[in-house]
Amino acid sequence: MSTVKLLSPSCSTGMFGKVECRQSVSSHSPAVENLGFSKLRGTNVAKSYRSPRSLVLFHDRAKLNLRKPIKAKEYTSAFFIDDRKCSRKLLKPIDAKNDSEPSCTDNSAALSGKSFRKMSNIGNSTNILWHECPVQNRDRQQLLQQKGCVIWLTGLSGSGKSTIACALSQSLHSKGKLTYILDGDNIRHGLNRDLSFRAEDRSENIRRIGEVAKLFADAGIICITSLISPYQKDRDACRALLPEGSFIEVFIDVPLHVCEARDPKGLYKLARAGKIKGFTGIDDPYEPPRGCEIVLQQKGSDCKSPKDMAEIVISYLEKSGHLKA
Ligand SMILES: Nc1ncnc2c1ncn2[C@@H]1O[C@H](COP(=O)(O)OS(=O)(=O)O)[C@@H](OP(=O)(O)O)[C@H]1O
Ligand SMILES: Nc1ncnc2c1ncn2[C@@H]1O[C@H](COP(=O)(O)OP(=O)(O)O)[C@@H](O)[C@H]1O
Repeated sequence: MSTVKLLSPSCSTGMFGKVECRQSVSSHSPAVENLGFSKLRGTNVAKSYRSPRSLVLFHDRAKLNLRKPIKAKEYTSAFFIDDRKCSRKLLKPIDAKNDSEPSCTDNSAALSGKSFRKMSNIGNSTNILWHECPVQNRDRQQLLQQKGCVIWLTGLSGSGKSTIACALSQSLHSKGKLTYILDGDNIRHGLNRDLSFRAEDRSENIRRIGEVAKLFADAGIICITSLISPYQKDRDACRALLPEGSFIEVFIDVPLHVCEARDPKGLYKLARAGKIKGFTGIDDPYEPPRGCEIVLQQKGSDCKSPKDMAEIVISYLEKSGHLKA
């Protein structure tokens, strides 16, 4: 590991997983920060810049022969890389050595990853700092031999969301794939117990579950959500939280009269009798998905079993590469 040091006290701490060496000083992205000039293992660096995960070193002559990762370090062995306030300070070498792995003993800040991010204000949260860990999504994917994603099941009450979610989870489990179901009914027993079925509460229900699902997907898990999620804009907002291709929207397309005939909980009967107000499909809207990845239809003579429907989703996952790392 190559170690560089600032002459004056650090502003923040950090470690870089990626070191790039370039010839031209002019071709850096506007997102990166100027760290000044540095001298590493006897090599003069014309300029050095950082982006959130990488350190870019510009030099005049031969390429620097650096092994990854690189970290900046001060006398006290606290890791640091300069931030904007210190951008004009000079970097000088104190010790240039090669390690194959980041050291855990130097300082907890080494692993905190808090160094290269700016303080943020998000919603009502002020002065917050993103926390990165060297163990990343790709490492978890390797471990699990699958790609985390969100399978978003949407449809009317009684359309079969929970049943299909279970069939899907069972089938994937038997193939050695890790899944987790976030079921609307279940989450409303805990995390979302404060929410009603008013439009804004349904939106908040979906937003929170979308955020939780995103965390599961980042953990490498195939997260299956089972929510009515009646509004397109809320589903689109959840899609926007995930990387491209990781949000798989599945419409359980079962006509209202079929759901009503099933009525496993007796809720349609209560809604028709006016004893439940704002029931989806009766006196509250359901917006069918536009342009979703999969439609599972239960119409007329086209009656597939929950297991068959789960298999349609699994063949999609196989084709999209989610069942391998
Ligand atoms: N007013 C009203 N409208 C629709 N559904 C109702 C309502 N009141 C209670 N329930 C029961 O709550 C379950 C739906 O919860 P969700 O969290 O999936 O709903 S939503 O996505 O926030 O619209 C739903 O479960 P499922 O039948 O599994 O869909 C119902 O059992
Ligand atoms: N593919 C299917 N074919 C026939 N019946 C189904 C199918 N999927 C679910 N069902 C039945 O429909 C009812 C409602 O299913 P459920 O999974 O509870 O729906 P939801 O979670 O959408 O409210 C249950 O009685 C279930 O056995």
